[in-house]
Amino acid sequence: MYKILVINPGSTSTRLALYEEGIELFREKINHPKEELNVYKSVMEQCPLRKDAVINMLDKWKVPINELAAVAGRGGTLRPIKSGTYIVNQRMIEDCIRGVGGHHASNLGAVIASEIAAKAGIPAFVVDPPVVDELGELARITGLPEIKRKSRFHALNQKECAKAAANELGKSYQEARIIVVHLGSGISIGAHICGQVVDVNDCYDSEGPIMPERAGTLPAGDLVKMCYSGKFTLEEMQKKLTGKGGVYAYLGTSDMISVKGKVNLGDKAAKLLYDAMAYQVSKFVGALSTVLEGNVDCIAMTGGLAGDDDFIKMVSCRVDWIAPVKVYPGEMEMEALAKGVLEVLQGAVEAKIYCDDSIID
Ligand SMILES: Nc1ncnc2c1ncn2[C@@H]1O[C@H](COP(=O)(O)OP(=O)(O)O)[C@@H](O)[C@H]1O
Ligand SMILES: CCCC(=O)OP(=O)(O)O
Repeated sequence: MYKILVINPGSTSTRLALYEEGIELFREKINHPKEELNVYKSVMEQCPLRKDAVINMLDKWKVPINELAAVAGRGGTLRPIKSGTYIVNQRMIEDCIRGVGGHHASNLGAVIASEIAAKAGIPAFVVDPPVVDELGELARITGLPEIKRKSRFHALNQKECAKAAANELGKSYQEARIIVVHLGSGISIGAHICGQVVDVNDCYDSEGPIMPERAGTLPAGDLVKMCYSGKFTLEEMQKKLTGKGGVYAYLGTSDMISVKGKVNLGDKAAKLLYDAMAYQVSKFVGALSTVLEGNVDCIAMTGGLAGDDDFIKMVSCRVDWIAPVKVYPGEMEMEALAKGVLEVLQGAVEAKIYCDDSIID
């Protein structure tokens, strides 16, 4: 009986779960308010805080680490790689710590998983990290040869959600054509064609619609002028794009539940932003419908904000002429992580190695 501990550090929370042979025994979400995290200069400095939270939770669940068969971590913003389950190795840890693909909270997933696994003498894995790269050749091109588009998105949840949607449609993921919209702290919108995410906005480095804590795509000329205005450092500009951009920059919060509360109380600024976000999400879905040449089986909406029926209605009204809309509020990341690792432990799938051969140039 394989017991798998799943660790999923997000921008504002650490989600934990324990699975035995695919059955979820425990699940808990530890929230980290912005004030608690803002005292750390970098994401990696949050490691002891989040690791202690994991150890305390195992104590609360009364699960000794020697009962575990493996630890699964969500992570991280590594170098671009193919989809799959990867064993956490030293190179991966170093890339997470250095933040080669950005300093996202998911980098802590691989690091904490490996520290706990090392203590128990068991392996640690990551599954479909946010740098899964299946972009088509055309999707990589920008108008400047020095800049190539990147694939950084909610790969784990997007794929699990697309599989669930395909299943409902009576198709396999490998034969389905689906647009997945992940509505979280970051918003990613991906075109899934026959099991490959051939185009998606790089939601980490602020490509896409306005997001709860990221700016999304900006007019490039004005952005360049702002960078050279002398008013901001590189770090300040980066924070403006990712972390303190989007809804946070306007309203001082990235919590869409509280934004919705303001909208309901008649706050005009909150309403404008809320409507603009729905408008822009719809626009990106429309753009991806052309990538699928109009042949779209369904549009699947997921993530925390997919729990807001009014928001979903606003987007659906604009996009349901493209294909039927299916809604999967929250995330399926915990079960996807456990499933990916169980397949490896049972010998059904071989774990991939993070190395030069698996990294996509
Ligand atoms: N039921 C809900 N209704 C509206 N917004 C929600 C709901 N649940 C979560 N959110 C919002 O979704 C965002 C977080 O997305 P989520 O996918 O839960 O986490 P993260 O991307 O941080 O891992 C926050 O802005 C949160 O306020
Ligand atoms: C790095 C891409 C994945 C992402 O943005 O996740 P969150 O929305 O959880 O921050």
